[in-house]
Amino acid sequence: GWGYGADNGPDKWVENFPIADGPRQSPIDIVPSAAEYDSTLLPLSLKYDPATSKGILNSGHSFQVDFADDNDSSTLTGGPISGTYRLRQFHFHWGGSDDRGSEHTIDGTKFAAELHLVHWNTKYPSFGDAASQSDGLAVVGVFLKVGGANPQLQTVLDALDSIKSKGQQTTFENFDPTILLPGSLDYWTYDGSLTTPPLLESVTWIVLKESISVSSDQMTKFRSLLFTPEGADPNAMVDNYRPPQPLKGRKVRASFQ
Ligand SMILES: CC(C)NC[C@H](O)COc1ccc(S(N)(=O)=O)cc1
Ligand SMILES: [Zn+2]
Repeated sequence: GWGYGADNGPDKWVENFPIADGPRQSPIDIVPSAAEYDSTLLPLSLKYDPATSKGILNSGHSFQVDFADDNDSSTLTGGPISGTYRLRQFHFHWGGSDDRGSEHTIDGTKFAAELHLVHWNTKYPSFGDAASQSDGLAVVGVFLKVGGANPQLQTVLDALDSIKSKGQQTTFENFDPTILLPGSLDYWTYDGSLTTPPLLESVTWIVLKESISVSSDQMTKFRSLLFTPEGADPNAMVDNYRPPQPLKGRKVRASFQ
């Protein structure tokens, strides 16, 4: 199956997922000077109930914290979207060293990692359904910049020892992802896609301008995960990011001046 190696990585995905060369692929390089301030953009409203966090899973591509999405307890409203989107999961992308790892870049600058909070439009019956609709998903992206240690992140990283291999999962309850967000919710937004197969062009991207911190030691913790299942030859889970894709005429709007 697809992955991030030389034989199954981002340059090969188009063979099984031709949409990889589509008109609204993600991630992109964000050029702040080319983004247009849009005064009609609303502030982001993220309202998460910690009781909805369920478990943490090594998916074999990243690790994710899954949320109960059978009601409107954890939602995204406002921002560039209409209606209500429910939080489904959050996950990360990171590099084999601190100089790379994010999917979006800013003026070509890569960050050490990137957090994605994945939400789906409740006008559709389920995440799976929404994922195939042009306005089905909204993902909030947050850059992780190497600097001081991040205590809020540490609670997530402490759970990684129990999900080292692909397919392993454990409970992860009473976690409020709001604590992972930076002080400012200023953002850039554009129409894009999932950054992994099936690369569906169903995502309204909302990338925060302000990063959160992560220490180099904490980055080492991310890199202790494995792409491989227990018992297989171990392959470190690193460089699980897709590089920026062509903008193809899309506009990037800014919520701030
Ligand atoms: C098509 C549906 C049913 N399955 C999708 C699968 O769970 C993967 O979902 C996702 C969800 C989010 C992202 S990202 N990196 O763009 O935030 C990528 C894949
Ligand atoms: Zn992602």
